[in-house]
Amino acid sequence: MIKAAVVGGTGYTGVELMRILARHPQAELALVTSRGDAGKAVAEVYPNLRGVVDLAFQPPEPELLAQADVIFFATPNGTAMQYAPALLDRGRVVIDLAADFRLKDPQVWEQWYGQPHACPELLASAVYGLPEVNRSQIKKARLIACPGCYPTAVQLGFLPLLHHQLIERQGLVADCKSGVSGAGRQAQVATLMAETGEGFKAYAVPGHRHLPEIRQGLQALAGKPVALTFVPHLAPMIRGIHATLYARLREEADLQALYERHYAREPFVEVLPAGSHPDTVDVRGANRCQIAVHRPGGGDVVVVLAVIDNLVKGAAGQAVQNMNLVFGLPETAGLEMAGLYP
Ligand SMILES: NC(=O)C1=CN([C@@H]2O[C@H](COP(=O)(O)OP(=O)(O)OC[C@H]3O[C@@H](n4cnc5c(N)ncnc54)[C@H](OP(=O)(O)O)[C@@H]3O)[C@@H](O)[C@H]2O)C=CC1
Ligand SMILES: CC(=O)N[C@@H](CCC(=O)OP(=O)(O)O)C(=O)O
Repeated sequence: MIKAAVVGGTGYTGVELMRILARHPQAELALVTSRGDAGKAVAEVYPNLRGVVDLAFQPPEPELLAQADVIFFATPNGTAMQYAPALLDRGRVVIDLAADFRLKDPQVWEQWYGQPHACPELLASAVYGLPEVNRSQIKKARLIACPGCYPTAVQLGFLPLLHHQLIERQGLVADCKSGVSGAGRQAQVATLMAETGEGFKAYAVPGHRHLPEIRQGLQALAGKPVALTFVPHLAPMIRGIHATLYARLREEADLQALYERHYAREPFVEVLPAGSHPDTVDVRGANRCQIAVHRPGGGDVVVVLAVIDNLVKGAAGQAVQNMNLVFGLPETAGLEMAGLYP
C-alpha cells in the first residue's frame, strides 16, 4: 500500500482528497494535517467521514510528512514550495494542488503571486499534472504541479482544436463560471451566501492569475504563441466549472468526430453526443470532464462547452489520477465513483 499524507486536510480540496484516498484500493491515508484543528478527530470536523477516516489532524511537521511515500499539498499558494525540497531529497513524491510549480518562469510566478519563488531550481523538473497532455512525463515525475480548476476545463476544451491546428491562435476566448467552493473554505465576506446566493458576476477581468497558466499550457499545445481572453465569473452554485470557449476555424473539419476520436481512450473525458449542452450538475463529485462541440449556424466560429467539478477533476481527483500514474497503478484506481445528482 502506498502511504499518503494530506497537508491542509481541513480545506475543501483536502476533504475531497480524504474522501477519495480512504476508498483507494492501493493507497492508505496515513496522515492529515491542520494547524488550526491539530488534535481534533477528522470525524469531529467532518462528520461525513465518520467510520471512513479514523485519524486525528496533526500539525504539518516535516518529519511526520517524510514518513509518507506521497505528500499532497492542499494548501494556499506559496506553502508547498517551503516543504518540497527536503521531501524530494528524501525520495518522496510531492503533489501540489496549488500553483507553486505550475509556471515555468519564476519571474512570471512572482509577478502573479506576489512573492519570490522559494525554490526556482525545482521548476524545470516539476511536471504539469494534466494527464491528457503529459501522461508519459507524469509517470517519471517526483514533483507534480496539479493544474488549476479553470485551466483544466479550458485546456481540455481547446486541446483537440489546437493539437490539429484547426483554429486561429489569435482571438481565443474562454468565458468561464465557477462555483463558490473554488474560493476555498476560509471565511470571507465575498463568498457569504447572502453575497453570492442570488447574484452572478464576472471578476478579475483585467487579469486573473490563471491567465498565464492557461496561456503557457495552450502555447505548449499549439507549439506557437496564442492570444487568449479569459473572463471568470462567480456563479450561485457550490461546485462546478462551466467553460464556454470560442475560436475561429481555419479549415473545414468534422469537429464531432475529431473530439470523439481525440478523447476515445481517455477514462475521464467524455465527449457528449452532437447538439448536447453539458451541465455542471452531471459531474458533481466525479473525476470527469464532459465536453460538447458546436458550430452555431454552421459558421466558422467553434463553441466548445466543458464542465468539471472544480474540487474533483479540477483538484483532488486529478491529483489522485497523477498519483496513480507516478506509482504505476491503474489510472482509474479509486476514481471510478459516479457523480452525485442533483
Ligand atoms: N477550491 C478549489 O476549487 C481549488 C483549489 N485549488 C488549490 O488548492 C489549494 C487548496 O484549496 P482549498 O482546499 O480550496 O483551500 P482551503 O482554504 O479550503 O484550505 C486550505 C488548507 O490549508 C491549510 N493551510 C493553510 N495555510 C497553511 C500553511 N501555511 N501550512 C500548512 N497548511 C496550511 C488549512 O488548514 P490550517 O490553516 O488549519 O493548517 C486548510 O486545511 C489552494 O492552493 C487552491 O488554490 C486548486 C484547484 C481547485
Ligand atoms: C471562485 C474562485 O474564487 N475561484 C478561485 C480559483 C480557484 C482556485 O482555487 O485557484 P487554483 O486553481 O489556482 O488553485 C479564484 O478565482 O481565485
